[in-house]
Amino acid sequence: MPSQLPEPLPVPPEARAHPSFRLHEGAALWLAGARLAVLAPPEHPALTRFRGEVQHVGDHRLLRAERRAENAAALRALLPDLQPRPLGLVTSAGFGDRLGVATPGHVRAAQRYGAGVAPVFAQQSIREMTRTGRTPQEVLDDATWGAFAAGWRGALGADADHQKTVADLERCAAAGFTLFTVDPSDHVDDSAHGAPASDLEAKVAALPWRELETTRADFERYAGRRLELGDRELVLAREAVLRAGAKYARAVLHVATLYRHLEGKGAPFELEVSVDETATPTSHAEHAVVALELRRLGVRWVGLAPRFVGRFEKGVDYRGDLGELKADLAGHAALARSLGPYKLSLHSGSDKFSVYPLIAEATGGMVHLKTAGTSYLEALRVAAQVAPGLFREILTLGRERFAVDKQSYHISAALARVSEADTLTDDELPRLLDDDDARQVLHVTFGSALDRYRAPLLRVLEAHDEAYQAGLAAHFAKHLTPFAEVAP
Ligand SMILES: O=C(O)[C@@H](O)[C@@H](O)[C@H](O)C(=O)CO
Repeated sequence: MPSQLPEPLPVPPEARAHPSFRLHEGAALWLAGARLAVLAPPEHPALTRFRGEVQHVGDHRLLRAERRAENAAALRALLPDLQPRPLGLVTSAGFGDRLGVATPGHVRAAQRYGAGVAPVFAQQSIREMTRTGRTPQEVLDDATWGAFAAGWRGALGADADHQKTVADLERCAAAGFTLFTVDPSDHVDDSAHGAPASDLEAKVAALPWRELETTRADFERYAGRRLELGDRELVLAREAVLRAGAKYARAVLHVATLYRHLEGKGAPFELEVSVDETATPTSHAEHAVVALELRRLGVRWVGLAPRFVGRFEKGVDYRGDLGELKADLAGHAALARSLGPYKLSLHSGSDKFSVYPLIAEATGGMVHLKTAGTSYLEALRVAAQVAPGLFREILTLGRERFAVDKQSYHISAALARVSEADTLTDDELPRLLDDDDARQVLHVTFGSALDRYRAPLLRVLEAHDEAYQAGLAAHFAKHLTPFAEVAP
């Protein structure tokens, strides 16, 4: 009998060498320049999934498809490992990418330094999407192309970050996000933080008890409750309970409303709750009451981002007393283990190098690290090195826009401490990316910068793709290693 073996695919050697190259059910797929290439026998179903041009290569067909939304969706449908999925309680890290070209560098970092850390390559807050003018679909698709291009084969998540409204949830769910970080901070009453007992009574009396599906009397039964938290116990004093109710009850209600909306959609998803962007720290008693109340309302969540003590400012290391933070983290981690379990989520997690060993140890790996702006700053580092003219313009614009653009961010940079672009030589420019004040000015003015300079910046990054990827990988080595060490 003659052999029935299928003819070998005539794959060009440079395609086989590309990190994206893979064989899937008798078809070869890889990224050829900016386009997806699919090489297969003529009747292969993969050829009909994508929109593109088909040419004959001997007895085979070669399809070249543009990086468009419909082709990204088809790629995810063909290669299920590229589909975002709920990641559960595994150690995880978010790699927000404001430009849409950082994922290959993130993949390199995750492959080299992130053993046991599940990546979330598509992660963007509504604030960032608004400022960059990107849609949830563009964010998700850019991450899909980037993960494919760099040859990522493991599980991945997609985080619709800082969700505040049902309309936001709808847009992100339609795009295929699977992790929803609900941010109820607009409903947190920070004035309860230092309020005297009499004010707390009044605030609690005014809460919408009917909507909260409980009564004040039932809520007050938390007073005196003793929580066994493994290595410690926490007794909820009446005043702490009232303060927690006054400060967070409306926020809890908002989370429950958004959670129920997601649940009603019937698709798999997971929830994170973030109250990190508030003015005052979340005490352990407040954390406990929030978790108990969420649970009472039927909410299920995989991560919580309390507002920890000290300052977690964008783009720089932690500011505050590390001993105090260590004790704070230990208490929050004990609560997360006992009242969930769920992960502690470290927002504004970029560049918090002194915090990583502390939170990794406190949580034993039940932790999510969330980063975003630092990858934009690494892009600007490349620009500072190879395109000084463009970088100067971005810095000048950043200095002009800082006062307005910093609003809604918790940062303490002083513009007076940031040099004007034309006072620096070309060689001095990259050093601004190691200066805390300059980092924060550049970090929060990304929307203005991209409005005006997105195209030239993307051209620089395309021309220096290897430098950007290598810079990201080296930078994220320092972010991921402490977590990989504790990941179960
Ligand atoms: O800048 C933003 O809007 C977001 O990237 C962040 O707030 C995000 O949640 C984060 O904490 C990234 O470090």
